[in-house]
Amino acid sequence: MAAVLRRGIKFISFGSSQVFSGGCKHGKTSTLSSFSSSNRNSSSSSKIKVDLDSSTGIAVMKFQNPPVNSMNLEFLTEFSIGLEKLELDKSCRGVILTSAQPKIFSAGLDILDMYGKTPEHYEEFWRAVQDMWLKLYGYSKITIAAINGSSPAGGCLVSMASDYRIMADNPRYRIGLNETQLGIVAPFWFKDTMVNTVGHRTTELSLQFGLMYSPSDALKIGLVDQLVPEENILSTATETMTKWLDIPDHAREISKSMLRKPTVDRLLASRDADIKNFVSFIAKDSIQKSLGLYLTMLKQRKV
Ligand SMILES: CCCCCCC/C=C/C(=O)SCCNC(=O)CCNC(=O)[C@H](O)C(C)(C)COP(=O)(O)OP(=O)(O)OC[C@H]1O[C@@H](n2cnc3c(N)ncnc32)[C@H](O)[C@@H]1OP(=O)(O)O
Repeated sequence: MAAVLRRGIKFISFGSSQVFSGGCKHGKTSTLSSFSSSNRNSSSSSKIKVDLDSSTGIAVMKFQNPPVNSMNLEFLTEFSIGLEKLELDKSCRGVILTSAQPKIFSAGLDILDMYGKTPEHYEEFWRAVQDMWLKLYGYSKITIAAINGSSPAGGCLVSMASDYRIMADNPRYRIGLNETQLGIVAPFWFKDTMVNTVGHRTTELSLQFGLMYSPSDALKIGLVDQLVPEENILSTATETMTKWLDIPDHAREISKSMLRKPTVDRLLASRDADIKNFVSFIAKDSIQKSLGLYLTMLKQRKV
């Protein structure tokens, strides 16, 4: 990564994959107002809008943290609470995750929460990242990621933690775990999530190179399940959810838990050690320097 930063290279090719180079700017999106009618129930926290149709059992969670839906402490907390509320709501059977921001699903964890902060802040932040993943990966209800834009690092984690991934077929978008490009290391549970999604060998290459995939390459390696024209992404996610809803909940839930619980349990058994590891790693001078350099490059539009 250091070499990449020094050279200021925008793309690194690996096979047909590349690390991502962004290019566009985003304006602010206004918070959507709440409404309710007989079957629809909407709520809007500041960073996530939730719209539950109790006649179908389908909820849509829309990320609205401009400009790029980076996951800061507040976003992560609202996300976990929103998921928890829907899990407890008997009228909800499945959740679609998508973005209100044009061209970006999520830019991943907010780098500013990992840069120049106190150990106490890092600890609180990392616990919130863990909480979010534990809730989503072990979620009892159906989750479908409608990936309507780029989805690096933490954004890719959220997508992989969902049951099914539909991505907008726009060749400008990228998805992947690019942590090594920032000089940081995806923790074991990010790695486990990817291994469970695309297999060991693909993960070996993806993680070490920090590869970002175009939608068609992501489909080839099984990182996403389906590509659709951008304008059809929500309707396709809703149709797909309807098919998943045909399966009896208890049978699907037990099957999901059987496959995912061992991975969830691994983190549950070592949460404190994982936090300690994160705090001591992220606070290192060399890591802070790498992140500082990456932030500068982001601001200069060189990433
Ligand atoms: C044991 C230790 C374990 C450590 C593990 C840590 C695991 C980490 C996981 C992560 O998720 S790290 C985050 C990785 N994310 C990225 O690398 C994405 C970087 N961003 C981009 O590539 C692009 O911004 C984009 C998302 C593709 C969007 O491109 P676009 O051209 O549309 O917008 P930009 O002009 O680049 O960005 C606008 C604005 O937003 C700021 N920003 C972008 N991403 C982040 C981020 N992740 N965190 C904080 N801020 C971000 C960017 O700097 C711009 O700011 P301004 O210049 O407008 O102030």
